[in-house]
Amino acid sequence: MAPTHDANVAPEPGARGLGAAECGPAAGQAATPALEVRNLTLAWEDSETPTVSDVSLAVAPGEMVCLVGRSGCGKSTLFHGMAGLTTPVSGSVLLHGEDVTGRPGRVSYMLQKDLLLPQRTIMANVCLPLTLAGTPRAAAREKAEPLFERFGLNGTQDSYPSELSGGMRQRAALLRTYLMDNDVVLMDEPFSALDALTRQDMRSWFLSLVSDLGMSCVLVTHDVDEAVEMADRILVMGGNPTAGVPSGIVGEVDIDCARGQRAEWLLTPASLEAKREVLLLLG
Ligand SMILES: Nc1ncnc2c1ncn2[C@@H]1O[C@H](COP(=O)(O)OP(=O)(O)OP(=O)(O)O)[C@@H](O)[C@H]1O
Repeated sequence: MAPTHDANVAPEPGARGLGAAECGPAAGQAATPALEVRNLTLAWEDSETPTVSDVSLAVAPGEMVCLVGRSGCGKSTLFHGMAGLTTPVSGSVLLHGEDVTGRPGRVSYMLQKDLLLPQRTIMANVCLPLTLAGTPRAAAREKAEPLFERFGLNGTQDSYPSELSGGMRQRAALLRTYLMDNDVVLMDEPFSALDALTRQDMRSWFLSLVSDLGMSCVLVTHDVDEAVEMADRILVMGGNPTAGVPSGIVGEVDIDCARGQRAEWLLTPASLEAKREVLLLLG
């Protein structure tokens, strides 16, 4: 059986992190998690053993959780299950308390690749989920237009994806995700395809956006430094599904520093200690 860790108690909102502080209820009041996973076990059809076993976790409103784990341990598989793209062997997924297990389209899921359609303009791309869901085109554009500036995309409405930089395409993909009217977003290595400088800019921009909009996020990353820089809390996944050992959450590390003070904190021994804890959990 995979090692498991009980990460199913969302931290008290406001404990740390600008977004959590701004979006949470009064201190002491228990909040319904934005997203909750209860004892989720997932298996691919062609596999004899589950890839992910008995995972429980909770994300508080406005919280940024980073999920780290070795390649192949099942992070994307877990995201598939959380986004309702696969039906679990057992367990459930709750969005603001509502059971959304096996129901795609409720929890937004943004992949490493931006998946913008090359033959459509940026405006058409970001509006696509809305128009597919039946929103008239004009209404979708009206909803999207005011957000172009906040997403750093002003002037790109009529451009095509090939005319944009990698960072801009990722911002367009994020705007498309955000327009689905979901404040809970799963992001699978969203910055890994970008060059180092753009990646750094995107992290800062993304953190301020998340705080402004009160989004709750789970972000998969291979990069422990990225996790320490961005997360309110880091969950570490362990196991080896290819060797028949299902993965689970093996531990978590709290980042005890508000997002607004992160740049200075990263220069302190406390940040190195947080990184060391994550590396130890990764084994
Ligand atoms: N569509 C699929 N069908 C069958 N098996 C799959 C599928 N996707 C992933 N797997 C298997 O599930 C296991 C976990 O893969 P997964 O992609 O979830 O890991 P990961 O932690 O996200 O890896 P990485 O960090 O390299 O992206 C692997 O053994 C993989 O072969």
